[in-house]
Amino acid sequence: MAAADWGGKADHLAGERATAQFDVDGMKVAWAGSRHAVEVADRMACLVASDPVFRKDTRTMLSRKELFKDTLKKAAHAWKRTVELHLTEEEANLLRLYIDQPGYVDLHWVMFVPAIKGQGTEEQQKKWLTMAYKFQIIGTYAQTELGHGSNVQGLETTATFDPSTDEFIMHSPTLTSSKWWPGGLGKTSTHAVVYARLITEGKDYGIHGFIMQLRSLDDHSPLPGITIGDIGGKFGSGAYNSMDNGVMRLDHVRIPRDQMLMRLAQVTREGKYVHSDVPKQLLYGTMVYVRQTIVADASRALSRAVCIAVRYGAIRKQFGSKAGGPETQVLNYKTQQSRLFPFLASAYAFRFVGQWLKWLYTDVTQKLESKDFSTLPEAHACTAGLKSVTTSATADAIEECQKLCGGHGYLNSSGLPELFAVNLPACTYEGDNVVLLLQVARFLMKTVSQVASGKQPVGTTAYMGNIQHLMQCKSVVNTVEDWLNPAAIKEVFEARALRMAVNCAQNISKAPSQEEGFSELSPDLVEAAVAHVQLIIVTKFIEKLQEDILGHGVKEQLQKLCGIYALHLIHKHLGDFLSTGCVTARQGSLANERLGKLYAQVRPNAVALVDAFDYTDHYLGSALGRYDGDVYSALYKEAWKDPLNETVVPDGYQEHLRPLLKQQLKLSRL
Ligand SMILES: CC/C=C\C/C=C\C/C=C\C/C=C\CC/C=C/C(=O)SCCNC(=O)CCNC(=O)[C@H](O)C(C)(C)COP(=O)(O)OP(=O)(O)OC[C@H]1O[C@@H](n2cnc3c(N)ncnc32)[C@H](O)[C@@H]1OP(=O)(O)O
Ligand SMILES: Cc1cc2nc3c(=O)[nH]c(=O)nc-3n(C[C@H](O)[C@H](O)[C@H](O)COP(=O)(O)OP(=O)(O)OC[C@H]3O[C@@H](n4cnc5c(N)ncnc54)[C@H](O)[C@@H]3O)c2cc1C
Repeated sequence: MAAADWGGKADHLAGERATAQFDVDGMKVAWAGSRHAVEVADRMACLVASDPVFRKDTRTMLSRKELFKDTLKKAAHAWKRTVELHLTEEEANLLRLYIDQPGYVDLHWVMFVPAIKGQGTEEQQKKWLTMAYKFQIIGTYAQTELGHGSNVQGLETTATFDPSTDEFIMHSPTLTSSKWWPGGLGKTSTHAVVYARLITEGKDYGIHGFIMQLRSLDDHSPLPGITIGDIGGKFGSGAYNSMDNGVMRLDHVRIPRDQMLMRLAQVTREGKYVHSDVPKQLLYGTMVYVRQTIVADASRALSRAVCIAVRYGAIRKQFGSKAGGPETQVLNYKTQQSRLFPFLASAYAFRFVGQWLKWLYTDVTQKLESKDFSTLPEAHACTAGLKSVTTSATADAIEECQKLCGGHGYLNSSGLPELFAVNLPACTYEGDNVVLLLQVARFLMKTVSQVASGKQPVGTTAYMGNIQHLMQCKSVVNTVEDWLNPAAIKEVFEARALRMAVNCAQNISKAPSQEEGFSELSPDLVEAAVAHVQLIIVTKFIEKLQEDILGHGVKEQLQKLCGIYALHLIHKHLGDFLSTGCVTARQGSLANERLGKLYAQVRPNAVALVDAFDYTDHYLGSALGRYDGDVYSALYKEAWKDPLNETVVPDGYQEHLRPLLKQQLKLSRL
């Protein structure tokens, strides 16, 4: 289907496609998760690509105001199509995804609705979700403030209960308590879940969620006591500037008591605070949910960048043989392959771990519903860690893909600058990546101490139970071929992760206090957390290969990609593997040798492996990544769309350029 909006013109990449050694359709199913997923994604991608309202080829040339209005238009049109076509929730989500323009609807569906679902009582859900599902109200998630983002317990907005009127008084006591960043808050949202310190009977009970109406449903003006606006332009052209991230100050705004989200805790009519018998961490449940979705977003963003760089690399030629033969496709340079193919492998690795994380999240949610909270810490650690590792790797990789495409990669028409600018903040939002890795480290330190006291760890830390073996084992790898063995790969990743965690735990125990030790060791703890998360990704990729995978050659290609993913990490983090004694220098160089062979095996399949992502040209939005590889015509055509080319002689010539040139000419004649 990726050729759907291509129109069957000459395929400059046909030769590349002919060398593929596997069934691309089968790979599409492996990537998407099922035949059904391929089919529905195709339908929605085509729907978007064929609708002129969803055009985005001139997006980076729009002013902020034009871009924002365009986002409102697209969102309204998407909703109209959703209703007209009776789209299911799955279809509507995909429609939004392929429109590919951040906007208020993301916050409404991804945060506002889940926050009410997770933290509201049944009665509250019935009331608010009924309106939210029909878009009678538009909601956002207003947690972060000017002064605090990571430290949620440090938020300053207050919600003081007034028993005389049965209301909460919502207030921003300081400049730093201004809400700052919530998407859609600036200009669009009519409602928000606002996080504030609950104060009743003179006592501060900490952060809780409250539903607030912000704007009139008649004329959209802010309600009395609410000052609200956009926080200003953000990194890059187009990109995240379509989103109206907002600032909001509250001046003693009153809301009814029943607008406190009361599933986790309640305030009675008399003002008494009552906490339910659920862990208070469930307050952070919306973040766990969203972090899980962000892993899937990361794999998608990375795969888009890789698709662009691989297709372009197959078209772009530089330098010929000394004998005057044809020029070389840049993708054939070993340096390009060693920079690019690990990203190709990572895209698949992140995709599969994202599918597993979705399963884990669903499983934990079901357990929570039956009051089993035992798996919550692991769900938090997995979502935080995977969100962190996948988004950091993705942002770095998109930037590198720009360089892999040379000068043309720096053009907006390559699609890469916007892709980078939109995905870079994923390293920060939903939890700064370092802050989240420290949460993972905290979980690991607890697990190490439990193992030391004889408790058997489960789930993603089960390997730590094998401590006797993993602390002293030596890798059995002796030849290049030995690095094809998944068990050998898994063992070195387990040993590295465990030894790094145990080293940290031992060093912390030497510090005057646990807290001081944790702080002093935090750079090492972050590295130990990364090692643990990389082990999870490698393990889930290996487990994926044990499933039934249909299609000629599909499993073989995935085995190669799994090998590349794992071995490039060994190469990149060789210092960790050597210093913990998990591999020897010789084994490290054997891994690198194996990696080189895998790159050569993947090369004839590279274009087909990115075709399997099944992206339309519309979604990819790149002159360099076009399905037909007709790169140069596309670049040439795109250039003429720039507003600077609307006139032959530029605006400003008469005022600034002509007088300068004339003056210089006059001077030269003197
Ligand atoms: C079209 C758009 C283009 C592309 C993208 C498309 C779609 C993208 C989809 C979504 C994204 C869309 C838009 C982005 C919108 C962004 C929104 C936001 O950013 S909202 C704000 C998010 N804010 C954060 O994430 C803040 C980070 N900080 C925290 O989470 C916590 O404060 C922190 C965990 C760091 C510290 O908590 P705190 O209570 O102060 O400390 P402590 O460390 O003592 O923890 C106590 C206790 O609780 C456990 N815990 C912490 N968090 C959780 C959790 N979430 N779940 C379960 N448990 C948790 C912690 O481990 C500790 O436990 P123990 O005491 O050790 O047992
Ligand atoms: C595009 C975008 C959209 C957003 N959308 C929303 C939204 O819809 N709703 C919402 O509520 N919020 C939103 N946010 C806010 C976002 O959640 C916060 O920016 C994020 O949680 C990070 O917090 P911070 O900005 O306070 O960073 P800070 O915590 O101030 O981080 C600054 C630096 O300090 C470091 N640091 C902080 N604490 C520690 C520590 N304990 N140990 C070591 N290092 C530390 C960090 O690593 C970072 O390098 C959005 C942000 C962005 C960029």
